[in-house]
Amino acid sequence: MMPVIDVKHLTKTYKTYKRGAGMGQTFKSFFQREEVMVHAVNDISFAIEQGEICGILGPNGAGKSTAIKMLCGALYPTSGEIQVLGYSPARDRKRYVGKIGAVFGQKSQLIWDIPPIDSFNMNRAIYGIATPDFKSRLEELTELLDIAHVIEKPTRVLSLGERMKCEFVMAMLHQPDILFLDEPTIGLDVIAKVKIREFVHQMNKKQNMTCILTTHDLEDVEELAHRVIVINHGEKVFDDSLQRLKLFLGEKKRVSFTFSESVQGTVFDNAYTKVIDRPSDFQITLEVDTAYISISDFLEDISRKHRFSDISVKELPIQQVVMNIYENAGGY
Ligand SMILES: Nc1ncnc2c1ncn2[C@@H]1O[C@H](COP(=O)(O)OP(=O)(O)OP(=O)(O)O)[C@@H](O)[C@H]1O
Repeated sequence: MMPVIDVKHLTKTYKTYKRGAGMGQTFKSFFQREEVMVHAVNDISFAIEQGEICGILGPNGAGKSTAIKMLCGALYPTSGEIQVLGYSPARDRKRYVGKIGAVFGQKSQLIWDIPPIDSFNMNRAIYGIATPDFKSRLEELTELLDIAHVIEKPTRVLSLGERMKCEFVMAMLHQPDILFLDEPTIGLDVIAKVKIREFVHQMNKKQNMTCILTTHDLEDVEELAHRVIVINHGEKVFDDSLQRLKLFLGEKKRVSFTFSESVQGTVFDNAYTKVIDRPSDFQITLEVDTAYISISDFLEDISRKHRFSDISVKELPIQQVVMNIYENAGGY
């Protein structure tokens, strides 16, 4: 089977100019500008089959947005090749945009001062969607996302969660084959995140829609992606299944406690826990290997020894994930 997305040796280098600090340097830079090359994406290759949901992970500045912008056709690559559904995204942009949908968490496609329904109608005209198709599709999408009651209010009064759901409707009305998502759940509460993930799942199942997703949120990946590509400093450092990523991660979680009593002098390090941070005698953050002890047994163990007033359990931060992948690079 031909992949729907085929990327070969993709590279994007931005040219910027260095500016010195202070007035004198700024003045000087008017006449003598020092060029700086930023290798945002550096020789990345991958292929994606129809119906795959692929998460692109990486720390800040890794090159995720640059890669997804090139895949959407919004940026020309410096070198390398991209074929999506047989199109070259930037070159064939006019024909290509009808085949894809995009939701960028940091950038709205909706027009601020008018209700989403008017923006949806605009897309109906742009993509030439027949009115009956548009109506039934709109009904289906708004029902799935539970936003039928908000689409006639001006966009600017909507909550972030409501607006993001409308962004998804906007991106999906013309039934794209591929959906590109750049940080789609950023800033959303848990309920909105779950709803949006469910929605992507349903679209993927029902229409065999392919989805590429960049995120900092490991939960997005855990809930959605079959496959994960990790990039760091513009280079691909991991490309495999979510199961393999979990092997690299280990079964580790970060647990932070605020104790009701001082735990000064107590030793927390042992075979399955490592102290990550100890900002005061009352607070501690531990990394717990849940392959050795379940979170519930661990919490029971701690609560038997110390009283605590607050606790949070989190996945490892993405920087740590990337580091673990580097440390295990030989095994990959
Ligand atoms: N228009 C631009 N001109 C110059 N440099 C840029 C431009 N856009 C991005 N960069 C640089 O390219 C690198 C990759 O940026 P990019 O936005 O693709 O990263 P990212 O992985 O999406 O990061 P984040 O998670 O913080 O959004 C960064 O060093 C960034 O500063």
